[in-house]
Amino acid sequence: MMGMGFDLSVSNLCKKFSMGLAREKKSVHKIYRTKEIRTSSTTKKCKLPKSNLFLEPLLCAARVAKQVPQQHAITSVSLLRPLHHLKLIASSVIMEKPLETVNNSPPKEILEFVKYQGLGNDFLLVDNRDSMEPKISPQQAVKLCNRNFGVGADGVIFAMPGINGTDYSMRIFNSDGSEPEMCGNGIRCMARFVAELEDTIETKSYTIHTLAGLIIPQLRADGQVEVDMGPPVLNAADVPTKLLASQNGAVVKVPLQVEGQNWLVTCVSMGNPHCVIFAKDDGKGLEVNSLPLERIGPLFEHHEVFPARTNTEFIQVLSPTHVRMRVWERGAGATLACGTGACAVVVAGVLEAHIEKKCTVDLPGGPLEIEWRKNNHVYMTGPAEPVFKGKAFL
Ligand SMILES: N[C@@H](CCC[C@H](N)C(=O)O)C(=O)O
Repeated sequence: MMGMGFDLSVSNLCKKFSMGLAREKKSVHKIYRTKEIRTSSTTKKCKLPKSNLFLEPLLCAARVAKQVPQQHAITSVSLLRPLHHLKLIASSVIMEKPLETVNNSPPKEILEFVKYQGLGNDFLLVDNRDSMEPKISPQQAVKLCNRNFGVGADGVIFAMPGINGTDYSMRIFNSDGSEPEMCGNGIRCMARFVAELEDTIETKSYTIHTLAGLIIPQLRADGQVEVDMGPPVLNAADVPTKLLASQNGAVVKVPLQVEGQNWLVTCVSMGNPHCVIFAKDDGKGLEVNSLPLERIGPLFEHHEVFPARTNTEFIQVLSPTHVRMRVWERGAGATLACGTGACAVVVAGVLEAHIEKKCTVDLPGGPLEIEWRKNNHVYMTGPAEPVFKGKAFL
């Protein structure tokens, strides 16, 4: 059984505290004394400090916490006069206390993480800078990624020491526990995460070693992250796919039968495998919003022609510089965005002569700007945002 704890951030807590005080300003001088503090096994009468209540809410909360034994979780704080914001502080104290002692259960391991999202593709970022071994196992990642029994995420990303002269290494587990070579949205999140760990606000770039090779994200002044995603891999055996090549070793617009229909697929690896589809063999463009993704996605992912499984992108061309995409990700299912997928789509779209080399890819979670440049590298630009910090039982 796994439990969760979420920290309110210090600034949020202070904001909420001051809002509470503003509402109750008149009574603020009369509410210093608590009636009782209930813990999981005791009820204790105690006082709150008279001073600092306004200026140092966290200190005040810590003092409340100190008045009960460490091993007990505070379950409620009741006051002589009701004070809404103090309850908030008390509940944050519960989260600050050792979570493993709640309900007298034996101590459990705790994982600290920061949740990030890039266009709704969400990840738990783990500070793994002290080891080349991921702090959790693939099985634990599966539990944490579960949206009902865990925190909820499309994957867990580990920020690790760099190798071969790089600043950092990145590894990632999908929500099914499998390990992909690369993750486009994830590496933007990773760049923001390590900048936060380093406490830097510079618009700097990082060299990051991944299982797909060197990737270079650059933090921009406007908050977006531009990533040099490296060159696409087109040779069929390297993608990998068993489909027969149709164009200089590459699989371009090759029919693949799924559910009794022939889909025209182009296979591209951005370190991880992608199968990109603009049309069925009737030649008509796709209406991506009406596709039964949950039904057909797994049929492509596990198709025998993809020995390492595949990510699959379904594309509707809106103009030569603008496409709409829906994705079924290997190991994660239907996600709101896929960065490596968007890069593969632009490469496939150029090979199939649908679009130009610089293109906006609209995903359910928002747009990504992709450019396949003259140096044969693909560049991706998009957002990455922190959502919350947390601690989870493993
Ligand atoms: N969402 C990611 C891709 C994550 C890995 C993928 N599921 C795979 O197994 O290859 C992205 O933004 O690129």
